[in-house]
Amino acid sequence: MRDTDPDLLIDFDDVTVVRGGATLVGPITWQVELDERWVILGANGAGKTTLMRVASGEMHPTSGTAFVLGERLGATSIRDLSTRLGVTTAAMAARVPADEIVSDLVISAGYSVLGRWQETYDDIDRDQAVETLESVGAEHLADRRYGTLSDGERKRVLIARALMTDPELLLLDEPAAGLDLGGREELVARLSTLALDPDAPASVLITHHVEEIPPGFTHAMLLKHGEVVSQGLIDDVITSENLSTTFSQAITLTRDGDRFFARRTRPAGSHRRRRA
Ligand SMILES: Nc1ncnc2c1ncn2[C@@H]1O[C@H](COP(=O)(O)OP(=O)(O)OP(=O)(O)O)[C@@H](O)[C@H]1O
Repeated sequence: MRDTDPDLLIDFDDVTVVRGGATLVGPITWQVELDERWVILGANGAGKTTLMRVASGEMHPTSGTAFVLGERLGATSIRDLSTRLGVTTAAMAARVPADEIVSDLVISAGYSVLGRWQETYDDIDRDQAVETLESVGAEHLADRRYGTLSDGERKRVLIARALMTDPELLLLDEPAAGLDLGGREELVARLSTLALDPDAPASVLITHHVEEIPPGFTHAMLLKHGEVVSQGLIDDVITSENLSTTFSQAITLTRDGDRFFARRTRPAGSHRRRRA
C-alpha cells in the first residue's frame, strides 16, 4: 500500500468524490507542504467545498488515496485529526449558539465541541483564548455573545477558534464571504499577517475572488467542474488566461503590489461604441 512523506500535510493521489453517480471532484493529485499557504478558487459548484471536506476528514474519497497530516483517510477516525486541524466553514458557523460567549467558543475548540460544555475552564485555556483572539484583532470581543457580533467580527472569532488548538493545518472555507469592503480588507490584512508569520500553520483558503487573496499566500489551485485547471506557485497559476478558463469568460487580471484584481475583459472597441 502507498505511504506518505512526513513533510506533506495533504497528500492526495487521484482522489475522486462521487455521489449519486456524479463526480463532484477529481481526480485530484495535490500535495501541501509544511510552510505553504494555498488558495483554492473556482466558480460556484466547482467542487471547492467538497475538496475541503475531504481535507478536513469529514468526507472520504470514493477512489484514490488521501493522507491528511500523515493519516490515511478511511483508516483514522475524524476525532484523531480534529484538534490537529483548524477549520472554519459556513456550516460550522451556522451551528454556533447565538448566546455563546466568544471566549467560551474559542476555548471549546480545544475540546472539539461547539459551545460551552464545562462550567469552568482553566486559566491557561482562558489566557490562550485571549492571546488567540488578539492575533486576529478580536480580544475586545472576548466577553460578547456570538449572536451580537457583526459578520466581520464573527469571521475573526471563528478564525481565532480555528487557531486555538495550535493546529498543524488551517482550512478556511470562504472566510471573507458576506463582508463589506472594510470588513474584507480588515480580514485580508489579518490573514496576510498570519500567512507571513513563519510560525503560523500551513493554510488552505477557499475564495471566489482574487481580491480576497491575502499577500503571503504562496500557492493556488483553480478548479472547474471538479477538475484542476491549474495548480502550483501563485504567480504561475493566477493569470488572466487561467482565470478565463476557470470562469468560462475572458478575464483580465491586474496586480497592484501584492494584491490581485480581476474583471471581465472589455471587448475590443467597446469604449468607442459607447461614446458614439
Ligand atoms: N452530497 C452531495 N450529493 C450530491 N451532490 C453534491 C453533494 N455535495 C455537493 N454536491 C454537488 O457537487 C458540486 C460541487 O459542490 P461544492 O459545494 O463542492 O462546490 P463549491 O465549489 O464549494 O461551490 P460554491 O462556490 O457554490 O460554494 C455541486 O454541483 C453540488 O451541487
